[in-house]
Amino acid sequence: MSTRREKTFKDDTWEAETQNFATSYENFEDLEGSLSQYMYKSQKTTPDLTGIFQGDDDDYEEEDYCDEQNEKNDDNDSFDPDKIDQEKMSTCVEVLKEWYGSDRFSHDELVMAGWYGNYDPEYAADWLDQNIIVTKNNTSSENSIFFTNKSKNNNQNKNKNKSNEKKNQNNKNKNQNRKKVNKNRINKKDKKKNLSKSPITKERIIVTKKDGNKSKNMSKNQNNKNQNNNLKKLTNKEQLERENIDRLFTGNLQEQLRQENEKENENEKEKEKEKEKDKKKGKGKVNNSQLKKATNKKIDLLKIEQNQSVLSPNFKKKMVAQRNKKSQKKLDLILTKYKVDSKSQLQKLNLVICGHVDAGKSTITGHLLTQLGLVSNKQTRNNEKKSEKLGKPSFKFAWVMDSHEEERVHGVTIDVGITHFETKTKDITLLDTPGHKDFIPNMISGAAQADVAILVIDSRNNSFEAGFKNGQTKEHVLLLRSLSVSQIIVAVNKMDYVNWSQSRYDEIVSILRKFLRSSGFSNQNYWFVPVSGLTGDNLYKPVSKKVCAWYDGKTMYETIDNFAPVERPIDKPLRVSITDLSKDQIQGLTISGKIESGVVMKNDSVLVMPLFELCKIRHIYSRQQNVLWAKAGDNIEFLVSGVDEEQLTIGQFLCDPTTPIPVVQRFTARIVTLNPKRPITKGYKCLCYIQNNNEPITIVRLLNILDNSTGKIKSKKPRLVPRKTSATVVIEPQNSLCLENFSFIKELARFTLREDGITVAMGIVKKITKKKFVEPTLQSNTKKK
Ligand SMILES: Nc1nc2c(ncn2[C@@H]2O[C@H](COP(=O)(O)OP(=O)(O)OP(=O)(O)O)[C@@H](O)[C@H]2O)c(=O)[nH]1
Repeated sequence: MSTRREKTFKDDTWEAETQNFATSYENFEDLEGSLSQYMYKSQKTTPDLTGIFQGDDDDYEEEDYCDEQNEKNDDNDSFDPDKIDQEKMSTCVEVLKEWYGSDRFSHDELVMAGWYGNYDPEYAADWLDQNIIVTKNNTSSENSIFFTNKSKNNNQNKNKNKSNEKKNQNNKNKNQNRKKVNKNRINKKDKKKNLSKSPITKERIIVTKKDGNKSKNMSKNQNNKNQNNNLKKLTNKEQLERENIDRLFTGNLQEQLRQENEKENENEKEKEKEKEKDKKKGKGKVNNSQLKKATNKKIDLLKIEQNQSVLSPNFKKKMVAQRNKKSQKKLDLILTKYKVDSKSQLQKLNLVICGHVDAGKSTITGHLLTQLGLVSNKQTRNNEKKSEKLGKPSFKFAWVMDSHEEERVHGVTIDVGITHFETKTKDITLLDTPGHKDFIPNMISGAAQADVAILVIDSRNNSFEAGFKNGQTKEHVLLLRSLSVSQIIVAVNKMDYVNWSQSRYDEIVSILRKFLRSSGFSNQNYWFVPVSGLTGDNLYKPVSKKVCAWYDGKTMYETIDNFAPVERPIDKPLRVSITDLSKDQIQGLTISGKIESGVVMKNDSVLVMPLFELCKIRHIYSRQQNVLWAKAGDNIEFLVSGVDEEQLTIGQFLCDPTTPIPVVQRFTARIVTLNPKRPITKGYKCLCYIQNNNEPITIVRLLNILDNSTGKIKSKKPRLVPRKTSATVVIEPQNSLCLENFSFIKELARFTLREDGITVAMGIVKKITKKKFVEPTLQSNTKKK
């Protein structure tokens, strides 16, 4: 057992059960919290990292190996690029050449057909728009390939009119994509109703940044029809794959192809006119040369698609070359900027304010901003008058943040409000989140953008207890931890209500201290401050000795200034998590998001995942200022072009096109269970929250249970995972999830599992075992490297 843990829990009087959990969770923190410790761990030089996520890597590998072996057996008929048989693919290409003659299709086209032929024979036929199916001969030799005429196949009806389908592919895809678009978008009116849906349906995220000049919130109605669509998609994986492949082919060139289509349509109209004229003249016959031209044009179109799509090797080479040139430029810029920053500029921090409903989050924020002189007298007077008129005078400060009519009438925050202020050493972006449990997805979305947090506690008798036992206090702390927030200020609010009672303050502090520790916050990373949001005491100005004689610590403002700077993974590939979308008639499409890792520059081409579509960054805005580049940790807005806005949703990622984020269909994870209502067994379904995305998942395999105190494997292949227990499990998202391995980008590898509005487990991604659409050329490039 580590000295550190003994020291931490020696004096603990927390119940025995919680203590075990706490022990495991602290180790969870050990692994998560410090990269250097993680490095030590891999060198196996530190004795500190005994426990759940440490020491058992050998066992893990063994388990994982078994897991992979099992998966191999399971996945015989599903696509995995790792399993593509190159030999079979080239045989396939040769046979296709023979079949069609070497002039008819380019080598690249045949390679693509061969590649898809490995996956699903029908795709090869579709790709070449031919009436054949390339398929494996399972009955005779394993490696043989044969072709059958589609008309003889059982799928005859399903596949007829393929050529027509291909012709209308763009329009069809557009419609399919449109159906998908609404997944994450919801009508504001439906918010409350939708949030308490079945656990295997995606929760909706309703996020609108309340600052900035957003002209139109793009969130649209997400109705039950889409949920049904999702379920249908689950049962028909093949269909989903097909849709995605279709989209893959057309996606990033949508605009270009649309233009081509328009031209084609115009040409067709002209041709029809000509035909009519010809008919009138008595000709009426189809001109052979016209037909030939049309066919050639179609083949040309396919070539354009292929050569410029994200799949094309040429495209890939171009992107890599571009990146190499730019990376040096970026690096120089960053270094220069960092040098300047460290001398003269404030450290940027994203601060989320959260806590149980009505704890006083918006009041604290509004009053602090007022004290800092960031709210005009006119606005203050307006809020005073209007809140009095509505019979809610105590909400005058909360209204600085709660600007929507709906929020003001009901007295609750719904959307994430964003504001900025500066302390002596920090440049703070503050995100005010809702406390009501129905709006947890919004809270998560706000917290996902944050580096540090303020947890607001209502100190009134029974209010604190209600928030802690059955409310959102614990829930928020756990979510913050799983979203990489490692420093937290606990603002013990409404102290005016309890007459600044020291005993009440101490009581709250002692309970919360234990809970924070057990949730993975280390001693030096949490602080307590007594405040009153209403009177403004101890927010910016210290509380007077007349009001509170016993407190002589820092104010909330000073404690914020005291936050330690946060390390940013700027050297990792670009990952931007999309938090909001808006469209302006003049400017165009704007994507808001937090850069999780890497650096982005104006005019960069980035890949939207899991769409596999490219878009161009026209402008980067940081707090309405046009900037040339931005780095990990920045909350920014991009003005983009080249991507169909209808396909974008909150929760998607913008990435470096040369090393995109994996779109994962199965992964192995280490989880720590909390208090699930029912035991976690094989087949357990719930929602997985990762960044500001959520997806229904199934736990498909329970690999082992880990001992909470030693971290060693306690039992293999358990039948269930009990409460407050650590385990290794295999998870399958209903569709797919964009995530990373914990060892690569930890910010994108932490997740929470939730069911019926409560967090049932938290975890980290240990290994990605099944990805979607890994390009073969990318694979071979990686291998060469
Ligand atoms: N007496 C007293 N009342 C307070 C204090 N802070 C907030 N309140 C009151 O608590 C009520 C809720 O305050 P809000 O700021 O809206 O609470 P919130 O946490 O932002 O609420 P949600 O975001 O909806 O969860 C309002 O009536 C406030 O006036 C305080 O320090 N003392």
